[in-house]
Amino acid sequence: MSGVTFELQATDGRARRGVIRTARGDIRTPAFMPVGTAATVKAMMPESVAATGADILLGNTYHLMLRPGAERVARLGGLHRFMNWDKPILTDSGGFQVMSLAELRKLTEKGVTFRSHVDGSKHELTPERSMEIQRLLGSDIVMCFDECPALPADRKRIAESMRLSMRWAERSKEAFGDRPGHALFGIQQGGLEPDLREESAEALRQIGFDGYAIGGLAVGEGQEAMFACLDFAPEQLPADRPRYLMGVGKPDDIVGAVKRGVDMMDCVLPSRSGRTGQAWTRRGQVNIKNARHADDPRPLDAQCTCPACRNYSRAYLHHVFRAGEMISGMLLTWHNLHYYQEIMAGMRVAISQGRFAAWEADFHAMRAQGDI
Ligand SMILES: Nc1nc2c(CCNCC3CCCCC3)c3[nH]c(NCCc4ccccc4)nc3cc2c(=O)[nH]1
Ligand SMILES: [Zn+2]
Repeated sequence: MSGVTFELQATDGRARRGVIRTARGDIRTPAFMPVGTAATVKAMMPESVAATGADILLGNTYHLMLRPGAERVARLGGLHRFMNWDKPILTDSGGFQVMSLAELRKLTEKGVTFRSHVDGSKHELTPERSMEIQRLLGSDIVMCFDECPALPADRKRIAESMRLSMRWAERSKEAFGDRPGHALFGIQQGGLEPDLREESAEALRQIGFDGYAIGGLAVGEGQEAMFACLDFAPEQLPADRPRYLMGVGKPDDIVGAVKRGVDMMDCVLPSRSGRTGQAWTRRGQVNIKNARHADDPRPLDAQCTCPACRNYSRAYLHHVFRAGEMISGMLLTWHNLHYYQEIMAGMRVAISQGRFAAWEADFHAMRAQGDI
């Protein structure tokens, strides 16, 4: 840990509670990290994101290199200053976004060339350039430049892709250099194959990182296959470092991942679905645009303490969504992010009290009640 430390505080079964200490502040784990794609968590002021309980948010190498440009963000004082967020920021390395967003991609041993989905301009991402961009942004936790194979893929393709990512991890570490107070995380690949994931974990351990991500999941394999992989992958990674599961997920995915030893997660779901009227609550999902809410004076969730639930009725939320008012996305995003942080806080306390199993049972029982 180059000035960034991870303190394991409690375990309950395979679930862990801890804290990652960085120069810009502590991250309580298990942690959920809201996504701030283009230097903003969409529909949220930074103060509101902090009010939900988030200790860290995600920035995005791919989007910010295209617009406004990494060098420009650096000239303006870095991403924290630029977006008025002074807590930790983790940035993904851009590889995953290039493969899912850019056009005309060309993948070689050196890296990836592609055309911007913004204006069609040509760009190249390599391990070296990704490290430079994340340094220019001022990221506190930097991700290795990796390749995440699209599924379904045969074992040979998954093995070749994983080995490329391990060579890129070596180059990423070399290019990252020594940045006190900043961390570099490696990313495990290997699809759903225990032996390939073990090979990847061993390669990353040899190189040595401040934290280890579980990549290559939440790419269409489904919850059952993901959990089956999480039944072995976290323990393949060093126990004394944070384990970050990338791109996950729905509330029950998150609980199942923490149960299996994951410490950190990120997902666009709570913010993206909030903007479409999809609310995640302790009793399950509510689509506020459904006509049945038009006259409902009750709050979205009477037990929730977020501004949307404290100050507004379902009828109001239904109205502003149907009318396309900006406040609609703001309120539901705030609720969803607040609810996600409430789940994380609940699990942190439960793990410390040795009652994770009871907390998990309660979590699932509440969702089965229906009629929300
Ligand atoms: N390097 C890297 N990143 C991955 C990501 C991006 C994580 N979020 C970054 C974040 C940065 C800022 C902009 C947004 C993204 C993944 N996301 C998912 N599933 C998402 C599945 C999903 C879930 C809900 C909605 C859409 C897609 N699997 C992932 C695997 C990898 C991986 O192996 N390597
Ligand atoms: Zn709420």
